[in-house]
Formats: sequence, C-alpha cells, structure tokens
Amino acid sequence: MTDFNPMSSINIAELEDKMKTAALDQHRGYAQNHYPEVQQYRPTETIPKSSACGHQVLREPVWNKGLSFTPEERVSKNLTGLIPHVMESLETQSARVMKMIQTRQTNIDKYLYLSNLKAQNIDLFYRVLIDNIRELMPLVYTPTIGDVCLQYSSLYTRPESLYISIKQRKSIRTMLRNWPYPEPEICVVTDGSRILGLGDLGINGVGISIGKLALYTGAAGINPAKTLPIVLDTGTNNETNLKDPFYLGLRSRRVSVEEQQAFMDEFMEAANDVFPNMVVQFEDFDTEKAFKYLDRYRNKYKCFNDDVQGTGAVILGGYIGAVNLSGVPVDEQRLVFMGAGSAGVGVAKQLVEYYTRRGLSEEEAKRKFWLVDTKGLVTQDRGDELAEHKKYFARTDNNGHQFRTLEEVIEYVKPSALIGLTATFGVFTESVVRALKASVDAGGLGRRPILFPLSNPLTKAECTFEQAVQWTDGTVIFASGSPFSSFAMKTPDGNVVDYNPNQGNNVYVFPGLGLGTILAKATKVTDNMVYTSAAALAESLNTDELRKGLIYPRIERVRDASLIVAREVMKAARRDGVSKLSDEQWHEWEEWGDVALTAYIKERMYDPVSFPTERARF
Ligand SMILES: NC(=O)C1=CN([C@@H]2O[C@H](COP(=O)(O)OP(=O)(O)OC[C@H]3O[C@@H](n4cnc5c(N)ncnc54)[C@H](O)[C@@H]3O)[C@@H](O)[C@H]2O)C=CC1
Ligand SMILES: CC(=O)C(=O)O
Ligand SMILES: [Mg+2]
Repeated sequence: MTDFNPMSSINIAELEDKMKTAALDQHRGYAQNHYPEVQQYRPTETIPKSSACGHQVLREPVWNKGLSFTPEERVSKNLTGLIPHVMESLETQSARVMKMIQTRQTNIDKYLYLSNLKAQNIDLFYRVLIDNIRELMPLVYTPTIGDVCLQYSSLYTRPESLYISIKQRKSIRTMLRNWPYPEPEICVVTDGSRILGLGDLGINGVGISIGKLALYTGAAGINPAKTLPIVLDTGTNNETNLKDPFYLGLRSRRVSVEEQQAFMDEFMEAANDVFPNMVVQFEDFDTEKAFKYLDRYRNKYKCFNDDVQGTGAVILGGYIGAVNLSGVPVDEQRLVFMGAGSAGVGVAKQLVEYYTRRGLSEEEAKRKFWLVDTKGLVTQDRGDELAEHKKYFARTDNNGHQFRTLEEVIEYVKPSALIGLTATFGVFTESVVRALKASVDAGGLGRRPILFPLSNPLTKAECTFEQAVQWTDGTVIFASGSPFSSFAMKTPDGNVVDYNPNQGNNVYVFPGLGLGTILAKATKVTDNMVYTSAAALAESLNTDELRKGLIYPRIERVRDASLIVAREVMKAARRDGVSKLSDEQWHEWEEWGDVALTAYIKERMYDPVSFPTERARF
C-alpha cells in the first residue's frame, strides 16, 4: 500500500480561480478524462447525483467519499477545511478500518463499528467488506447478526430500514414513497417471526434484512443505493421483547394469521405499485407463512423465499459436489433430514427435483428422503395432524412402526447423508454421527458420510466441525450454515492433517439469484431459475478448490460464484420467457456465447475502486 498526497502541492485559492472560470461541462469532461474509474464505479444513472455541497455531501453515505475526494471535488463541493487535508486511497482508509476493528473487543462492537461506517461512507464500507469477506461476513451476517437481532432495540441509534407496522397499514404507500433513494432493485422483507434459529424476534428481526442486503452488494455487486430492507411489524410472541422497555416494535402479541395475511397482501400490492421493478425477497417468515406467502405471490410478483428456495438451491449445489467425493453413487444415496420446517422441506424438495431431472420418477425420488421432526420420523400413520408442508414427504413404508429417535431412524434407514435444519444445538450427538459413519462404512471401503449441520447461528448448529471430524475419523464431508474454522487433527500414524469446513449457506445463491433476476428484467422468479442457480453454483468451483476437496467455492470467491449464478439465472429467465430484455439483446449475447453476457454482468457489479495514484495527481 503506497500512499500519496496530491493535496500537499495544491494551492486551493488558485484551483478555485481555475475552476470558477471553467464551465461545468468542461469540468465534467476533465474529470472523465482524468478519473475514468470514478465514472465507472459511480454510474450516474444508478447513484443519485449530488448537487449538494459541504456537510450535506459528507453526511450522505452514498455521496461521501471520505478522504478520497479529489482536489477539484473538494473545491466544487465546498469541502475544503471540512475534512483533513490529506487525500487517501480507499485501500489506506480500508486498512485504517481493519486496524480499528481489531481493537474492538466483542463481535457486537465490531459490528457496530462497521454499521457506523456504512451509515457514513458506503464505498468505504463495501471496499472493506469485499476485501475482507472471510473476516467480516461473520460480523455483518450469521453468526453475529443473530446477536444483533436479539439486542436490536437496545443497540438502536438510527434508522436503517423501512419499519412498517400493521397499525399504519393505511399508509404503506406513503411509507414506501418516503424511502429517500431511487426505486430499489431489491428488497428483503421479514416479519421477524423466525429469525435464523432464534425464533420470533418481532421487529428486532430487521437486522437480518439489513445483513442479507449487505451481502447482495458485497457478494454480488447490487448497487447499495438500490437495496431496501423492510420489517413488517405484526406484533411478537416473544415474552422477552414484550417485557423489554426499549423494545421498538408493537408491544402486543401477533395478530391472527388471517390479519397477517391481509396485511401482507396490502404490502405486496403497495410495493408493486410504488416500486414496480423491485424484486421482493421473503426472509425468515415462520414456516407456515413462508410456504403460504410463496405460493400466494410467486406468480403475481417478482419474488422468492430465500429460506425455502435459496437454501434448497445452495444445498443442492453442495450436495452435487459432496456426492462426487463420497464414493456412494448418486442413485444409492439415502438422505435423512433432521428438521422438517421451511428450510428442511425446501432443501428436500430441491433435491427431489435434482433426482427427477436425472430420470427418476417423482415417487422414486421422494423415496430417497426420510424427514424427522420433534416427534420422530414423519410418517403418514404417525397419529398426529401433519402440517401441510410435511405431508409430501410422509413415509408409508414403516409398516405401522414409529421411529421416535434419530438413532432409531438411522438404524432403520442406513443413510449416507444426514442434513440438520432443526435450529437445535447438539442434536447430532456422537452416537448419531458414529451411527451415520457405520452405515456408510458398511457399504464398502473408502466411502465417506455427508454431514450437514446447517442451522444458524453457531449456537444452533447440530454439531461442530471438530466433532464431525473426530467422530468420523476425518472422513466426513461437512458443511454448516454458519462458519467454523479450519481444524488440524493428528492421525493414528502421527501425521497432522488439516481439515477445511464448507459453509453451506444460502449466501452462495441469493445474491446471484437476485442479481440475475434484476439484470434479466425478469417478471417472476421461476423454478427453473432457482434450479439453475444450484447447478451453476456446483460448476463454479475452480481446480484448486476441487483439489482441496471443497464443495463450495472459498468465500473469497463468492463474487465469482455470484456472477456465474447470475448469468445462468438470466439465461434460465430467457428460456422461460420471463425476461423483458429485447430479443435483439439476447440474440447478440447468444451469438457471443457466455463471454459477452459475463462482461455485461461484470460491468454492472458495484465494486468501489480507489483513484489510481498517478491519475489523482495533477
Ligand atoms: N444454512 C442455511 O443457509 C440456512 C439455514 N437455516 C436454518 O434452518 C433452521 C430451521 O429453519 P426453519 O426450517 O425455518 O425452522 P422451523 O422451526 O420451521 O423448523 C425446524 C424443524 O426442526 C424440527 N426440530 C426442532 N428440534 C428438533 C429436534 N430436537 N429433533 C428433531 N427435530 C427437531 C422441528 O420439528 C421442525 O420441523 C434455522 O436454524 C435456520 O437458521 C435456514 C435457512 C437457510
Ligand atoms: C441463512 C438463513 O437464511 C437462515 O438461517 O435463516
Ligand atoms: Mg433465513
């Protein structure tokens, strides 16, 4: 990192004189010639153009450039004296941020530091996030975002979302119009009713909308000024929140399911009226609403549910790689799912589609899956009223026997893969994991068990990476929802082996799925688009990652993966006839193959860059 200080040789008075005499368009022309990168990373049509001056510019995070303002900008925007004289590259400022993050003691403090930065200087926040994604993603997303959500009302210092309460349902359009930025390209909306594995957090769940949108930008380059976090407040059944004097949401129990649905109908209609081009991503609605709203709106609006569809796609993407490593042929795989909620059923259904596309009938495909919930194996004759979303997978081959524990299910099924989506810490016990390994070993030498404890945050993971490695003698193919560290273990012959976990989190899909939907100008998100995102993800690993036995790209390559996902999603939108882009545009891309389309997407991915030293000097 080399620093430079063009400011030291600048005579501000002289520069002011020079610029006063220059016509504005000449100035623009000059800037374009001398700072093309600036024009490139701040496309005028997407970031609101600032005619503001002085403090206004510094206080608006999408206009503020911190210490990267050029000498001319400092003069033309009346900034001289309002910021330190020095001019710094984004890299230097980013290094300062990282240094300060290290000094913060807790993850919440680190989060708050970053959140503050985002509220001041969007470009710098995203430069830091993109360049340090491995270290920072766990702060802006799971697991830290879970703690942030738990305490959101106490941590609150400033608005960062739209907060729409059912009490103001008559004013939804006004509230949407109050959003100060141009029409958003994507919103993440939650009602806080099932935040990660932490249950009903009410309005405090807004943190997850904010966190996911940080990754739409950080991991896929969606313009940050065009993202909109929303929380719908329909009350909460969380006793701690209801008793908390600082709780910011409605201090009453959730209204009835029918009232929530009517409110959601009104919200969707208003959002479509006010922002007709915006993609809506549903996040962390409790399972009943997750399925109901997806069914209700998917053909009417551009929307998808990330917990059902994004998670389904991301786990399918990882499963394809895992099967290749497992030594158990894909058609011999037998999968036990611990957890039959929105995520469990969403993933299982996506995998059923994988098998049917491979030629199995739906019935044959379905028979590969055994779902377990708190009452045991989900069977048709279990005696309880099965929730609607579980009926599809209810087994009929149990001959009247009910399997109540996971050990019993494993003993009966002899699975090759065990997937956890229970939001319950530690349910993959040593005996469970050893039983899984034994059932895989019985199939033949060199076979490896697939074990995915996918619940978030870390406090809800079904087991840790270290446990998984130890209890399978290092043979496990592992992916978890929240990130675990790598781990070294001594083998019986005395060698030390490094084990690298995978993070099986929908962050590998939703940013690219969103970006592809936006860029294709898709009128809806089709099943093919979702399925294609999984297949594209599976293809996005490079040779180094494959050689290391990974099943997801390293998180440092998440933007590469998102680009590939977005490209394939766009093509799927075209195939399904839902892309509103012109035929001419598509014909042009089709002629050039993937190269032209890839370049088109890449050009549109927000990626704040610093002024190159030599250009900044004049
Ligand atoms: N890795 C990822 O990308 C994602 C992870 N998730 C995680 O999945 C988890 C579940 O989410 P949802 O399906 O929406 O929740 P949910 O509450 O609807 O479903 C949980 C399911 O687990 C079952 N369960 C709970 N405790 C159990 C136990 N001890 N034994 C057997 N079954 C048990 C419940 O009966 C229910 O079927 C959450 O922790 C969430 O963070 C969700 C989406 C994406
Ligand atoms: C990752 C995610 O969407 C969840 O845990 O709910
Ligand atoms: Mg979620």
